[in-house]
Amino acid sequence: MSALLPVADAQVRLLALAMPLPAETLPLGETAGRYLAEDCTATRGQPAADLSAMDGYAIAFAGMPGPWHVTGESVPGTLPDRMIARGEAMRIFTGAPLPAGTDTILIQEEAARDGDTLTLTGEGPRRLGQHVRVADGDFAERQRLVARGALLTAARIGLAAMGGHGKLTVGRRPRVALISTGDELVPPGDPISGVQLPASNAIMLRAMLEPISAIVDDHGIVRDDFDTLAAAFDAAREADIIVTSGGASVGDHDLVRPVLDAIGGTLDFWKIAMKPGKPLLAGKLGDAIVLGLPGNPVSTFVTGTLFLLPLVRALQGAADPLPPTHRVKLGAPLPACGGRAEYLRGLWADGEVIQANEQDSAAMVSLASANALIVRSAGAPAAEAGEMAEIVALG
Ligand SMILES: Nc1nc2c(c(=O)[nH]1)N[C@H]1C(S)=C(S)[C@@H](COP(=O)(O)OP(=O)(O)OC[C@H]3O[C@@H](n4cnc5c(N)ncnc54)[C@H](O)[C@@H]3O)O[C@H]1N2
Ligand code: MOO
Repeated sequence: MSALLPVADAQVRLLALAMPLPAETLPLGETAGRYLAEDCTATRGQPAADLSAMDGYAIAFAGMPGPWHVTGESVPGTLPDRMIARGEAMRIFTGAPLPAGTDTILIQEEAARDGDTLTLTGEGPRRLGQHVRVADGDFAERQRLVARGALLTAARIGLAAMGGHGKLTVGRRPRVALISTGDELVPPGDPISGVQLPASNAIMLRAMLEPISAIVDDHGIVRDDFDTLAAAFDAAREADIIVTSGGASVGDHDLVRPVLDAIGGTLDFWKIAMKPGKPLLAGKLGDAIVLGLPGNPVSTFVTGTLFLLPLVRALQGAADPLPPTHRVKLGAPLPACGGRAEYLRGLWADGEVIQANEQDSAAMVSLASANALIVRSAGAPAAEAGEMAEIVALG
């Protein structure tokens, strides 16, 4: 048997196939979940001037404890047109610019006003600059706000808007073609008889891929027939990634590898030291990256999480395409790990993780209730409850 490739090596090799796709410039409102193709730099400073953080009166701290003569008012969006002299204060509202001659805000709850005369009633500001948001205090013009390769989260999109942007340049959405192989498969929900099986992998993969911006094209179920699978590959050639499920192993009906070879594709690697997911293969067909996922649904899910989703992110220009891992405490012991790294379905709550009772590669009930994969390195010794373990959180 040929040596199995360690997971991390296989991930490196797969991501090495992924040249980021061309970038596109989109209105800010369409960029959620995309990856920045170039640094986003502030075209303005924020705040643009010293602004009040409270409703009250702009004063010079040196004039404490007053009283003051109130002259004019400052509202958000307009620079006050007058200076404040000694002994004067200006009425001011949250977000409004401080007039020249002032440096501190006296909040209105701590002051009393009688006509134009303002007196201190409470403690008042304790320091110069209190309740003032200073110019450029959040960020300065030309400051980098979001780095190239970063995921555009809601907060980062808000920041880009604040930085003066109405559009951002992001990596294009990868087109992913899905091919399900297997004579036993029936489309989900269709009438089914005997030992036929609902084809659950493609619909599951779509649900994994669309939230990370992939454009999914499901090419349906392909019989375990050489020419039919070759034709399906051919029809999917325009995709950025062609994903097959099933037919990746060594059985007589496992045709993905021989078909890929026969139609001029190249194989980069096959068989990974992992459980589930051993028969995973990767290669190229023209410009498309081919990822052959094992047919067992849990194997499809786990290899999808560790290989397909990172590939989709990498094609979009993600700086960190791999799923993040966390270290958490084991709530129960784990047996020693064999020669393949294991990805155990885990139940993670209150800072502790335990493995699900059922770990068979075809068992979907335990996958559906798992919220983590517990990562066990090949050859790891048995672990006690209370030891730390690495997990991949599942969304
Ligand atoms: N002699 C060996 N047999 C197997 C090996 C091996 O090394 N030597 N590897 C096993 C491992 S590990 C896995 S994983 C499976 C995966 O094999 P394939 O990728 O060739 O998958 P299939 O044989 O086509 O299907 C496996 C299983 O999954 C069901 N399936 C297939 N497609 C779907 C789908 N779209 N939706 C739901 N379920 C699907 C299929 O009916 C089979 O039950 O091979 C082992 N065998
Ligand atoms: O390694 Mo296979 O993916 O167990 O079922």
